[in-house]
Amino acid sequence: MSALIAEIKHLHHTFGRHKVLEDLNLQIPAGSVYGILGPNGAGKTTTLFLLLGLLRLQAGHIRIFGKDITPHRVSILQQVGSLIEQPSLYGHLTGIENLDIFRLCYHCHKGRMREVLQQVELTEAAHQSVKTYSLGMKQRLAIAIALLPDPALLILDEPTNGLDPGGIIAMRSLVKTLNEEQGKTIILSSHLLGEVEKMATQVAIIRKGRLLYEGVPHTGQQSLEELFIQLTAAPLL
Ligand SMILES: Nc1ncnc2c1ncn2[C@@H]1O[C@H](COP(=O)(O)OP(=O)(O)OP(=O)(O)O)[C@@H](O)[C@H]1O
Repeated sequence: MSALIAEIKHLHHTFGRHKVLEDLNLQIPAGSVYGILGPNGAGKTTTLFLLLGLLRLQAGHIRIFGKDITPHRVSILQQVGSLIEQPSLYGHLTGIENLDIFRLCYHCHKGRMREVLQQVELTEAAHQSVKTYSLGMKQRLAIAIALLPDPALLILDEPTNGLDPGGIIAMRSLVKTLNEEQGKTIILSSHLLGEVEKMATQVAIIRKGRLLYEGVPHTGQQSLEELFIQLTAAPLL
């Protein structure tokens, strides 16, 4: 079995009386593109928030880079980049000016901005005001910011959400390049089964906070869409 970059064990989470995660177990191999799939309200974003320490752990264990997240949150999260919900960017500033603000926070050298702009293919638009960017360009700039400290792990919540077909293709190609050429492990959630099938090396299908499937996206006999429909339509035991 390949080494795990992150591991979730017996995770439970409730909002008030609403049970959102119930004994969720996930094993995320190092070097994978790991897609978390599930119907609306399945608990995907809650899982990503818990991985990022944005919600307090109520029950269960999360290990990232082999360390328990609770006592090691700060040192772990320094090596984790994320794109959660809409990117928060300064619209009146250019792409490179946005990067410069975060570069100072992350204590990166100036040359790093050129490297990340190249990685997300925004070099040509670097001096353009961000308010003129398409949503796809804004998402890619937000990923460039997340890449500044050269994280080993990237967590992306619905990175293709709201993108047009060109934006989706650019995001898919970016995820693949970051994984295959830069060696990043990427955990992403999505509703676009066809996209996840093309990008992911491993998937987890969850429903009502429970794991229904974890493994490769194609089983040989079934497409991911067929597997997803079969699992999510069946009554929960
Ligand atoms: N802060 C919160 N307070 C109360 N309930 C919440 C909160 N955040 C999420 N929930 C509820 O928890 C459940 C799981 O939400 P979550 O956002 O994790 O699901 P999801 O799988 O990401 O869904 P979607 O695909 O619709 O984004 C939903 O029923 C949601 O309404």
